[in-house]
Amino acid sequence: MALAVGIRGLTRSLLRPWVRVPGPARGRTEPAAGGGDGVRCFGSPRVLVEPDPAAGFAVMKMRNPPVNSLSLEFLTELLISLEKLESDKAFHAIILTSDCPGIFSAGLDLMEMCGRDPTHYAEYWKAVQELWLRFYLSHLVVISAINGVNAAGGCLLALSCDYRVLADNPKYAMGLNETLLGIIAPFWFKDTLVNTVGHRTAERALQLGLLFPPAEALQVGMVDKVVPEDQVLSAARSELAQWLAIPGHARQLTKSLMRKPTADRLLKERDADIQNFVRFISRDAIQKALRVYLEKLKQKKT
Ligand SMILES: CCCCC/C=C\CCCC/C=C/C(=O)SCCNC(=O)CCNC(=O)[C@H](O)C(C)(C)COP(=O)(O)OP(=O)(O)OC[C@H]1O[C@@H](n2cnc3c(N)ncnc32)[C@H](O)[C@@H]1OP(=O)(O)O
Repeated sequence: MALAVGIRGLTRSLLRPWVRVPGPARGRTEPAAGGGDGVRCFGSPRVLVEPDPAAGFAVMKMRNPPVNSLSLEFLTELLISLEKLESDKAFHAIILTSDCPGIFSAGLDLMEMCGRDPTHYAEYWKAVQELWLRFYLSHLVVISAINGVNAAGGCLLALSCDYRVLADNPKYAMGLNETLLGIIAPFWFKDTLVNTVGHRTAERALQLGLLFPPAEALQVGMVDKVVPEDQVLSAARSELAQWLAIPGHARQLTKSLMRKPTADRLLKERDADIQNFVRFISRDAIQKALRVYLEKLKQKKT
C-alpha cells in the first residue's frame, strides 16, 4: 500500500497560497486580537488568524462550518497557519478558538473515514498524526478558548494545548467519545488524555466515551478554567500573560521534556500506526458502524 504523501506535498496540492481574510472580512483591516490597530488578519478559507504581533500572539479561529469537522483540507490549513506563526519571531503564543457558533469541533471528519480507499485513509491519518505532533510539540504557548461542543479529534486538539479555557454552557461537553461510534481512540489519543487527567479518569472516560460538561471537565482536569461564555477569549488572553512572562527557552525546553516521550511513541511507530488505522477503518463492521452513526446524526434533525 502506498503510504500517504507528506503533509508538505499535501499542502502544495490542496492549498491556495495565503489569502487575506476570505469571506465576510475580506480586504478589511480588522482590529488585531489584542486590540492593536492596523494589523491585518490573514488566513486561509477555513482558518482565520488575527495577529497581534505587538502583544506576541495571534488568535487562530477555526471556521469550517457547520461543525469544524477536521477534514483533510482543514487539517492542512491548520498546519499551515501554525507553521506560519511558528516561523515568525514576532509570535510566542496562539489562542485557538472557533468561529462556528456553539461548536468548537465535531472531531475528525467522518466523511474522510467512510467509503474511501486505503490510500485516502493513509493520507488522512498521516495528516491527523501531523496535526497532533505539531500542536503537541509546538514551541509556542498554545491556549484553547473552547467556545462550543468538542468531540473526539477536536478534544484531542484542545488536549494538545498548554492550557484550556471552556465556556460555561451545559451544552458544551467535551471528551474522547470514540467508543460511542464503535471505534477506538488510538494509543496517542489515550496517552494525551492520560497525561491530562490521569490514568483512572482516562480509563473510565475512554471506555464509556464520556463527554464532560463544563463543571465535570473542570473537576477531572480536562480543562483548566470555566468562565462565562462571553469571557472565554478574554480569560485566555489574561492567562497568556503568565505564560509569556516566563523566559521562552526555559519554558520551551520544559514543555519538550514533559511531552517528547509521548510524541516519540508515535514517531517511532508512525507507519505502523497508519497501517493499523487503515486496516481497522477498512473493516466492513467499522464502516457499517460509521454509516449508522452518520445516519443517526442526520435523523436527529427530522
Ligand atoms: C486497533 C487499532 C486502532 C487504530 C485506530 C483506529 C480507529 C480510528 C480512530 C478514529 C478516531 C476518531 C476520532 C473522531 O474524531 S471521530 C468523530 C467523532 N465526533 C462525533 O462523535 C461528533 C459528531 N457530531 C455531533 O455530535 C454533532 O454534529 C454536534 C457536533 C454535537 C453538532 O450538532 P448540531 O449542531 O445539531 O449539528 P448536526 O449534528 O446537525 O451536524 C451538522 C452536519 O454536520 C455533520 N457532521 C457532524 N459531525 C460530523 C463529523 N465528525 N464528521 C463529518 N460530518 C459531521 C452532520 O452529519 C450534519 O450533516 P448534514 O447537514 O449533511 O446532515
